[in-house]
Amino acid sequence: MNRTSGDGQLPGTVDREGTGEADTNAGADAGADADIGTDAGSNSRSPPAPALTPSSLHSCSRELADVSFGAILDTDDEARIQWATPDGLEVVGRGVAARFTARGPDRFETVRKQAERTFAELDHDGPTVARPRAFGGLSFHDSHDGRDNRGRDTDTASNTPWSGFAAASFVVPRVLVTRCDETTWLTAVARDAETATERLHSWHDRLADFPAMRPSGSAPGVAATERTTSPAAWTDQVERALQRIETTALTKVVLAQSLSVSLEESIDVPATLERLRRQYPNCYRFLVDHDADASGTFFGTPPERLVSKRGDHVETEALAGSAPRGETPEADEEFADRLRDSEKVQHEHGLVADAIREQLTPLARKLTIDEQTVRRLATIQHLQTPIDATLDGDRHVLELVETLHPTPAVGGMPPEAAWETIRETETFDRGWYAAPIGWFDGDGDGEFAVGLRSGVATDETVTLFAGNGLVADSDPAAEWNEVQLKFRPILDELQPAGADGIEDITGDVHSQ
Ligand SMILES: C=C(O[C@@H]1C=C(C(=O)O)C=C[C@H]1O)C(=O)O
Repeated sequence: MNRTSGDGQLPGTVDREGTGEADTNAGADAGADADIGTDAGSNSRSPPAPALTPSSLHSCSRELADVSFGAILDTDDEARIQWATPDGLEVVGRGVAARFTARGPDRFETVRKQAERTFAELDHDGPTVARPRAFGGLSFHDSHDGRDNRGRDTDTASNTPWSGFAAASFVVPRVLVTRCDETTWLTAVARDAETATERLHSWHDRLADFPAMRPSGSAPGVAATERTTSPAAWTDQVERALQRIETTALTKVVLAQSLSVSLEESIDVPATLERLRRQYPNCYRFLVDHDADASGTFFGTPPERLVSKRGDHVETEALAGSAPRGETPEADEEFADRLRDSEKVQHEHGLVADAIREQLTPLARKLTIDEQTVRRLATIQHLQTPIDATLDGDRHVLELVETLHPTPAVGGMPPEAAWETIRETETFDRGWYAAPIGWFDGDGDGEFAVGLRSGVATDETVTLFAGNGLVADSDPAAEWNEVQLKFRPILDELQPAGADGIEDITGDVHSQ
């Protein structure tokens, strides 16, 4: 939907092995986890990048005794990523063997082309599950360039936590540890086979001293919270959006808020994610901290799959319509019934499912829309419709990501009008919130979640993001309360059990 603005049509940057020589084939290997490349793509006035010639990427794997992923993320090596799916794949990565960055509306295609060149020369010695993958994400808006969504420079904008986040940024880590089906693999990636083998052995020796388990710690405690959007401002924003719904072609728009949390102690993001795993075992978990320029670590536990692609098989879903969990099974079922029976929620949900069907139909030779269900998470429940497709030909997962992002579950309908409403209404920078986050490989397969139930962490702050879909008849107070439910997954993990929660629009405090 977001094709209108943004000055950047520029190709981005490929940097292999972290030499810092963007847009060139990197020279000699700079040693394990040396400095990470610069992001030339972030300068809108830089000339187009020169044509790239392919360079090789070598990787090798060996099986590993189980090791704490948190401990691997804890070392002071450069660049770290974590990715875990509800169906059991878990990966952590350190260092940068190759980096792909881009900006502007063409960033999906630019990254894909950079990656195709690099992966074309990939030589992997190991099982498929442990193959090198590129991990990262993209900004929600096409125009993201280190400015906030109102076009102000980040220097003058009020505290965007997204400074230094590129509009698209992916890395193939130098070292990957992959757990799947109770087997753990170590993979090393380098520009030549000899370096990859050396790296594999040295990390294998290093990891032998790592613990198999690491304490998941305790909540850092919340000292203070600050909102981007007061209840009064929210009511005003919702009413203006409803007016657009009444008087223009807009039928749905998702408005969001951010909540900046000052902590009592430093946050340990991997430990926080580990605690979140216990509460939200059927959600994704991710952590992206791969750019030295970025002002924080983006992490979260999204429930929503944007798309997964393996060969010609594609899975996605419509996830929209939210209600709290009940205190008793009966109350819980009552909330679920209200979701199922509400004409407004069904309309809101139906817009999402219809849009996904329309977007995928031209790319698919078969499309199956499964039966609608209620997806129950620890603190919230949603209407969910699983959607499967068989592709009509060979496509890269980034093509599907570009087609689907943003679904009306996080943007709205029609896409252009929703995007404009979001830009003109929200007073904070969405950055990578509600945008695609995930991985792809050399075959163009991959999986992306929607970057929800997420936040950006620095040492003693976390900025959280949450939104809700508005349609005709939406009530500002009810929408406010649903947004607050979506802050809860991470907020609950930041404060000790029993601490006071956050106020709803009526001034009531929900205990966490
Ligand atoms: C926008 C968010 O969630 C999305 C919006 C939903 C809704 O409007 O009911 C439900 C699930 C998500 O697709 C969020 O978590 O911030």
